[in-house]
Amino acid sequence: MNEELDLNKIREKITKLDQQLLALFAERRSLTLNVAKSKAHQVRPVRDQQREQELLIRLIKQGKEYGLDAHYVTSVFQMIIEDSVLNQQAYLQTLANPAIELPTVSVAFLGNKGSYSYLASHRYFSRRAENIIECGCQSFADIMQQVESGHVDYGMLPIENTSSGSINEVYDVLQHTNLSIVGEITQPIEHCLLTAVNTTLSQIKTIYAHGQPLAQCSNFLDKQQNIRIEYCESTAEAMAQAAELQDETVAVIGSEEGGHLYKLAALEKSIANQNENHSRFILVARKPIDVAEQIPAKTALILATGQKPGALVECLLVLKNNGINMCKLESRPIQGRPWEEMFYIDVEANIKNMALQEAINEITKLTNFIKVLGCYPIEHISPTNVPSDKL
Ligand SMILES: O=C(O)C(=O)C[C@]1(C(=O)O)C=C[C@@H](O)C=C1
Repeated sequence: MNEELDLNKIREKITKLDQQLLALFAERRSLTLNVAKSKAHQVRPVRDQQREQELLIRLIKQGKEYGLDAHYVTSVFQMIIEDSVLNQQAYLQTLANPAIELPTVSVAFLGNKGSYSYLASHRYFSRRAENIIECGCQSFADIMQQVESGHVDYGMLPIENTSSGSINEVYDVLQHTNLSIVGEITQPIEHCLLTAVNTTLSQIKTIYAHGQPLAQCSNFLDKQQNIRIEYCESTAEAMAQAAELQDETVAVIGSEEGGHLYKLAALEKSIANQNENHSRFILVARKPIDVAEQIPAKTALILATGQKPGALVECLLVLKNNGINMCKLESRPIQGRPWEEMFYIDVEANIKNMALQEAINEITKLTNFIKVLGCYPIEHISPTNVPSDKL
């Protein structure tokens, strides 16, 4: 056979090239670590969007010379830059918080191996720690208790989802804790229908799932006939049940990645109501952290205004007048005080920022209760776009 068309030979060449690409990615990564060291020295922000745009425009032009599509080049390099920014941030955070013990961390999360919280914990610490001691929990209160008692270093909690909204139970546990929010991570949620054995959709009679995925896949579930839903405490519990039953009439809603840990395969993929389905998780610890000046930060506040009319508006005006951008506002009932609300406010500012300090002092005078829940690096890196005439 013509050597050029010999599949094994072609694959050998691809394998070799892929390895070279990996080596180049790693080399680029270590260079950006030096960039972070230089920026730590000069106190310059990690993100430089002008540089990113110049870099993307040049790469698109060079890519075209190799016959590579502009969108392909853009998305590959946006991912590379995201990795670079997150790595630089992680490095600067270790400088800002030398007392934090690494490389082994212990983390409590909802469910067991394979739950979305498990996947978020592993992703969050993949660039920060070498070893993770896992502590799967049955409830959010249990997670908080594991951290409060010192049994583990961190707790990972889902706080909101792009399709089902805020997770009220988590806001409620935050009302009664002394723990601080020290990080966040946004995890893509890709719900699949998973099964332990080879089967078809028409054979499925029971679906095991946690309440959140069920809400997020309601359109798909409404279309299925004669299916019984079994509510589970977590996605991991649901997957463990399906793995144990080995039954062709049983399926479970979970991620493909998590399902692999239980030897489950995807019967149907992308079954969520919204294609772009993401959950934001927060990380809690016993001590607050410092956020390096070079990194964009978020501060989470919790406050109660009493039942004075317009009291919340006054607090929000204080933020506006101090030039502080609010990125989230949530309210929850205060237990034992009917019709009174606790407000959760996220602002895009470092707690060390003078304007935010001033705003908190002013808001304190307007409220019955105010507490800083934590200040942490913004983990969401919005990609730099290229003007359409350059594509
Ligand atoms: O050149 C820099 O300043 C970097 O931090 C490196 C880099 C990159 O990975 O190319 C990453 C982040 C910046 O926004 C711009 C570029």
